[in-house]
Amino acid sequence: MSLVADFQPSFNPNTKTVLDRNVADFQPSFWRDYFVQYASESMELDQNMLAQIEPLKKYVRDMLVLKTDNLMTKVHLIDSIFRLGLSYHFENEIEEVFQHEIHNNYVQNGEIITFEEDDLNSLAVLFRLLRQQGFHVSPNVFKKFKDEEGNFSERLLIGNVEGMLSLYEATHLMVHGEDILEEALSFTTTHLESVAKLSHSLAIQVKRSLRQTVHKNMPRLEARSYISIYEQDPSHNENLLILAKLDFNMLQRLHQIEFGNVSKWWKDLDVCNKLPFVRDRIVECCVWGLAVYFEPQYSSGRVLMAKLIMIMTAIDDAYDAYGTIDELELFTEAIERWDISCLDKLPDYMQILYKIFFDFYEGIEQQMKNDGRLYVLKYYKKEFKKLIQGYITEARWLNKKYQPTLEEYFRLAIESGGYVLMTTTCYIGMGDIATEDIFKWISNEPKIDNAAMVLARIMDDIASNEFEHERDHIPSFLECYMKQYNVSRETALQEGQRRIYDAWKDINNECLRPTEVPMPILTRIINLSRFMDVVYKDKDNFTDPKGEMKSFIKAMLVEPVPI
Ligand SMILES: CC(C)=CCC/C(C)=C/CC/C(C)=C/COP(=O)(O)OP(=O)(O)O
Repeated sequence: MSLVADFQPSFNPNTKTVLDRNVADFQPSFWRDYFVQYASESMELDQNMLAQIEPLKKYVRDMLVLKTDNLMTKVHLIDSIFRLGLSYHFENEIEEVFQHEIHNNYVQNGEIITFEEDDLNSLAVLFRLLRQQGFHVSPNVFKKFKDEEGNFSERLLIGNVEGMLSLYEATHLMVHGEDILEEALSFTTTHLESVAKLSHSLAIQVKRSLRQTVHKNMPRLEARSYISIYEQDPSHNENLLILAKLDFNMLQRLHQIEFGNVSKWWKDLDVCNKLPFVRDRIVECCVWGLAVYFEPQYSSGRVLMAKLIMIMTAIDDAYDAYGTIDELELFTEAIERWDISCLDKLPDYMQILYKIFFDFYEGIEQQMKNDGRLYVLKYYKKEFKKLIQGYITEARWLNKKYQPTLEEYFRLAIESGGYVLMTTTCYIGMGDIATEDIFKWISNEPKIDNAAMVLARIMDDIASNEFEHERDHIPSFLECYMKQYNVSRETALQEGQRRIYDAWKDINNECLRPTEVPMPILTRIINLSRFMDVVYKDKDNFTDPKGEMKSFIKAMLVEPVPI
């Protein structure tokens, strides 16, 4: 069903008629106004829950600071704290343990030492946590699990599913040139795939990991699924488990209200009726924001991100499909001028879009005035203009049926992907921790953001390639690669997957100490890539409202964890 049939705006007589337009047949929203019910509720965290949570937090903090002879127990405790989504409560204590206990005891000149027992599970968890905390430890420690021929030893590993699983998880923190981790990934994948066909509880965990690794998972989804795994572990700590459940539900309540407020903003704008060519994905945009930061202190950042992504999506749909080239040139000019008086020169439907874009900007401006951070505005404007320049170049290419080279395609993809705009906005939502130096840094397109962009671009191109073939669209990565190297689609796909894999290595590398900027700043970029890994792995689950995204939203936003 085409959505355009319902749309009857008044057009300038010299523009194309509705029937001439290149439209995408997007499905309606699955969630419609579901979250609006939460819009009027108080944003205050539930006092009753907070009162239950505080003593449990103290209990966990005491465990963390307690000096122990069995440091490995603490390593596993910290792993559980991370996976249960609780580490944001204990950042200082965890850093302290890493610096003064774990690193001092286990690492010398970058090598993991004093690890006498061949406990692969513990070793791999330790390695993953050290890497995740930014310590550049060598993976050579895994050599002891190889045989005389230099291959991973089937004799030592096959029966040790837990160890193989932890090793598999650890390999996802690899950086370039780590052959031993490449071999470990290949070995563990092969053997775990056989285990996944079985039905015991560890096999279920294996299946889950093969589908979604810890490192690349969205933090809220990881917490939700690990709470169930942890609960079934007979050695679990009951207080830690209760804390995780209460904390998850308390934050879920806050997230529901934010989703409600953003959904209400969208409903009041009435875009679905006024601009039916736009993908109505406001709830999915909220998930994107939630993926970037879930902690309570970033509540306004999440709202900002969700609205920005919805605005980017709406404008993308105009440039990719609905707008005629002349209208798009006008819109581009209006964005360049950044002036509400440009409205009169735009066709009616673009006036609606421009007004939404402009009101959103004015909201940021007002907030930044209040916060004394007006300097962020020039970065925001610059990146928004760059995005629109990227969109119009794509539209011109499409209009002229221009076939870009792979290099031209990537140069443009960095602009039209809007990653610097997304990260800039995400830092606006972080408050004072994002100083002007951070905005300068991100506007210079650091390697980590470029890697995240390449990853997102290729994943999106692969995921949405078939859908985009149903209408005119500029050539994607796959088409550019096939044409430039005269290769099959299969070869281009493999190359795309290789580049995504390499982009993760770049991202991991940029998070090793000493980092260019503080870790909370880098975490947002990793989280954007995690969103891509979860949502775009097999297909575009952002655009498809009934795919896996539906179950992610249910798990994170609809169903509380049973206490
Ligand atoms: C590439 C990517 C996921 C960028 C993230 C930046 C971002 C949040 C953009 C919002 C609009 C959006 C979902 C574009 C992808 O749409 P599409 O699938 O129609 O892709 P296209 O129009 O760029 O080809």
